[in-house]
Amino acid sequence: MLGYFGPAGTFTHQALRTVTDEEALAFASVREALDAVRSGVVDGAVVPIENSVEGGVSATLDELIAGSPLSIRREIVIPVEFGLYAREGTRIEDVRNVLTHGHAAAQCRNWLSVTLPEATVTEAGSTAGAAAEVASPDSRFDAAVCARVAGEMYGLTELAYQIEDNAGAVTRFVEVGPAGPVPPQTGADKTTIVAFMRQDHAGALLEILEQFAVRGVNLSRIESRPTKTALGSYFFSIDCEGHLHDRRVAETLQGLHRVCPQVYFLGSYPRANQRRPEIGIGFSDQEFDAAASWVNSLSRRR
Ligand SMILES: O=C(O)C(=O)C[C@]1(C(=O)O)C=C[C@@H](O)C=C1
Repeated sequence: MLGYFGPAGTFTHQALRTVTDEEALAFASVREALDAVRSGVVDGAVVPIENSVEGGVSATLDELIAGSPLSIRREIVIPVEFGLYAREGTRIEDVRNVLTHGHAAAQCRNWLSVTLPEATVTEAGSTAGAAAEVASPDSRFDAAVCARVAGEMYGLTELAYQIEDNAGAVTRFVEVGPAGPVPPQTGADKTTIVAFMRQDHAGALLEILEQFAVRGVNLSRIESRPTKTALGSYFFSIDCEGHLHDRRVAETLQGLHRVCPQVYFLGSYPRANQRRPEIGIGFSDQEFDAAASWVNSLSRRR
């Protein structure tokens, strides 16, 4: 069975529903969902990783490397639209206390400050959790910012819809399982890596980036996160185009292993948009093989 960042009605739940109708287990946080994968309570879990407006989901970036090895086996990208939902009878002009997930609040920041300048916005564990709380008759919160499905699921009234500041926003989710065999190449794959930076060393970030650049591997996301050990100590969470079984990606990993104190391979998996990378001249598997054979032939010379 799969787990997901819940409760029912989160965007994560919607993402999960695009890939399976089977019963799934809701967890109140990303950490609990990933812990359940690690302890074998569920076979895998869907969690949010990146939003086109707000960027990376820190809880996921950190938790992916915070225990026994995990592996991303699928990515799911869905559009995110938000509404304002309240108990029946509440008028929009009476809303003073709004509850929602931090990422949702950030995506509706301007709308909230213009439409409800007097309102206080409080962070909830999730958008659907906020809707469930607001649905309770004795809740001190007047309204939740959440998905329309969550508003409907918890019996709330829609006071406004499409309140996001950036139309067309999307969130990317990943299905994570225990580390295991890498799924086969599709030709349109992505690989997720975490690389720790060498400390107090000029050009440490450049050293990481050049491993990709000199092998023609395109990055689709790079984010720094503190290692939580000291000020100035960071790791980089990176998505790149290609699969572990592509020579250019495998050699990039070798290069990272040489220059970084710690590298995590978090999986190669099919890209949601099925886009194939452009492989520049000199970076195909055949060209890597031909180059390796040439070097080997030099050693065999008499
Ligand atoms: O709270 C939810 O509904 C979630 O699934 C989490 C989450 C996120 O972490 O970014 C997912 C999509 C939206 O961008 C807002 C919130």
